Amino acid sequence: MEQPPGGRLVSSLLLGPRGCEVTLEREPGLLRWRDPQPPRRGRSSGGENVVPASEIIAVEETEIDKKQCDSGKWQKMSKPHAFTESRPKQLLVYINPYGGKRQGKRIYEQKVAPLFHLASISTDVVITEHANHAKDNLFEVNIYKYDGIVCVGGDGMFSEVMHGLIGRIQKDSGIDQNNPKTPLAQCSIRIGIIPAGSTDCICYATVGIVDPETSALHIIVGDCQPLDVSSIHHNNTFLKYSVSLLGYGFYGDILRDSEKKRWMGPARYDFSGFKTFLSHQYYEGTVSFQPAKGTVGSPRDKESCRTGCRICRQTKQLEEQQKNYGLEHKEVEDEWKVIKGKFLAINAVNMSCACPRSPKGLSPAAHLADGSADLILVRKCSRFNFLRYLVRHTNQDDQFDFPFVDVYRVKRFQFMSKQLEDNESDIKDVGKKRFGQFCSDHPACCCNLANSTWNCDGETLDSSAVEVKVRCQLVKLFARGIENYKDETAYNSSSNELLS
Ligand SMILES: CCCCCCCCCCCCC/C=C/[C@@H](O)[C@H](CO)NC(=O)CCCCCCCCCCCCCCC
Ligand SMILES: Nc1ncnc2c1ncn2[C@@H]1O[C@H](COP(=O)(O)OP(=O)(O)OP(=O)(O)O)[C@@H](O)[C@H]1O
Ligand SMILES: [Ca+2]
Repeated sequence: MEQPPGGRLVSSLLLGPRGCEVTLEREPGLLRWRDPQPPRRGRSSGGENVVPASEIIAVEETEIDKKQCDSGKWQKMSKPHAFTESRPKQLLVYINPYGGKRQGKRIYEQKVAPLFHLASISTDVVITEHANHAKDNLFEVNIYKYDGIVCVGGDGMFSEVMHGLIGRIQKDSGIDQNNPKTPLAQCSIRIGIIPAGSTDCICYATVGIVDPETSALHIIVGDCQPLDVSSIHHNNTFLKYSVSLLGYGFYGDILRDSEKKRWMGPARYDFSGFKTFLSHQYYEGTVSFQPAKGTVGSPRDKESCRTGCRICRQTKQLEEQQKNYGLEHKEVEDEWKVIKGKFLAINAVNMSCACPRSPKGLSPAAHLADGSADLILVRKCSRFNFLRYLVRHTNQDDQFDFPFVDVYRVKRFQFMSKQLEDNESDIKDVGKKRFGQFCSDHPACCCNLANSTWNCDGETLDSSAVEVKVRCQLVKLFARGIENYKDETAYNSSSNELLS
C-alpha cells in the first residue's frame, strides 16, 4: 500500500476479476472501496463499502503480485489475526448436543469452527454428556488460560456456564455465595453464546438476531457487553442466578409442564403455553420491592437499550461515584413498597427478553447493564384480557397499558406465597398446611392454593419464596447490544463480511 499525506493508505483490491481502489484511513481506522460495478438503482451507499479495520476477520497473503512481493514492498504480518488487543486467542467451548432442535454439534462444526479457524483462534471443545457437565467442569479446569468461554445451546446452557463461571470466580476469591449481602467478584472472562436452543432470548436480546455466524463474528472481533445478573436467595441460602426471565405463575407453570415434553423440542413451549393459558391459574402472595432510584430510565420509556446505551453508562458511573463516597450500602435503608394480591404472573426481567416469539420482549425498555430489573405484576383478570395482554407482546401496542398490569424498575425484591405466609404465621396448626389442595371455600373456582414454581432462565427453582438482588454488570458477553438502524447505515451491509 502507498501512503499519501493525510494518514491514508491507498491500494488496489481485486474483487473477483475486477479491480478497484481501496483506502485505509488511520483515524478512525476504516477500510473503504467502491464497487467495481456501477451502483444499482436504490442503493443509498452509492456502491461505497466501509469496513472498520477492527472488524476484519483475517488477512491472507496471495501471490497475485509476485514482482512487488520480490521487490521487498510486501511485508509478512507476523500475527495476521491481531487487529485489536481485545480479540480472544484461546477459547473453551461447551456444546449441548441436546438443546433446541439437537443441532448444537452440527451448528458448531459447520458454521462456527471454520470461522474460528480463519481467525486463528485455538479452542478446547467439550461436548456435554449430561446436565451440569459444563458447570462442574468449570470448577475443575484452569479457566484463567482462556480469553473466553463459549456455550453452544440455549438459555439453559448459557445459565449453566454462567453459574459455573460466577461460582468458580467467587470460590477463587473466597466469597460465600450463600450470603445475600456480600458483594460478588466480577467475572472478566467473557462468555460467548452460539444460539442452538429453543428460546435463545439472551442471544436475541444482546445481539438482535438468532444467528450462529453473527454470534461467532462478535466473539472473533472481541466485542464486550456487560450484563446485569440477579442473585436469588432464600433464608440465607443461595438458589440461583438469573439474567433473563425470573417468572412465577404463567411462565413458571409453562416451564413445569414443558419439561415433561422435552422430546417435542421448541414446540413444547407453545403446547404448554396454550394449556397454561386455558388453565388460567392465579396465585396469591406478597411482593415487596425497593424501587431503583439510581437509574436514569423507566420501564415505560419509548427508547430501548441499544449499543453503547447512554442509560447503562450513566448508571454505572453513578454507582462508581456512590462507591467512591462510601454510599454503596445506602440501598439497605431505602424504602420497601409492599403489594399483596392475586397474580396471574409475576415476571422480573433483567433485559427485554426479546426473542423470535416476541421481538420486543416482556419489557421492551429494560436495560442490559443498568443494575436494575423490571418487575411486571399481572393481576387476576379475565381470560380475554390476559390474551389481549399476551398478544401485545407480538405487536407494537403497549403491553403495560392495562389496569391489571403494573411495572416497576427495581434493585431488589422479595416474594412469598400466601400459603407460605399462612404456614409461617401458624406453623403449629397442622390443619393449615394445605399444600396441593384446592380452595375449600370455592371448590369450583380456579383459586388453587398450591404454589406455582419460579421459571429462572428456563430452569425451575426449588423454593417459591425468594429474595432477589440485581448485581450490576456482574458478567460480560462477547456481544455489543442491539445496533441502532441509524448507526448501521453508517456502514453498509458488508460491515460483517470476511476479507481474505
Ligand atoms: C396469542 C399469542 C400470544 C403469544 C405470546 C408470546 C409471548 C412470548 C413471550 C416470550 C418470553 C420469553 C421469555 C424468556 C424466557 C427464557 O428465559 C426461558 C428459557 O429459554 N424460556 C421460556 O421460559 C419459554 C417461554 C415460552 C413462552 C411461550 C408462551 C406461549 C404462549 C401461548 C399462549 C397461547 C394462547 C392462545 C389462545 C388462543
Ligand atoms: N448432554 C446433555 N444432556 C442432557 N442435558 C444437558 C446436556 N448438556 C446440557 N444439558 C442441559 O440442558 C438444558 C437445556 O439446554 P438448552 O438451554 O441448551 O436448550 P433448550 O432448553 O432447548 O433452549 P432454551 O433454554 O433456549 O429454551 C440446560 O439447562 C443444560 O443444563
Ligand atoms: Ca438491567
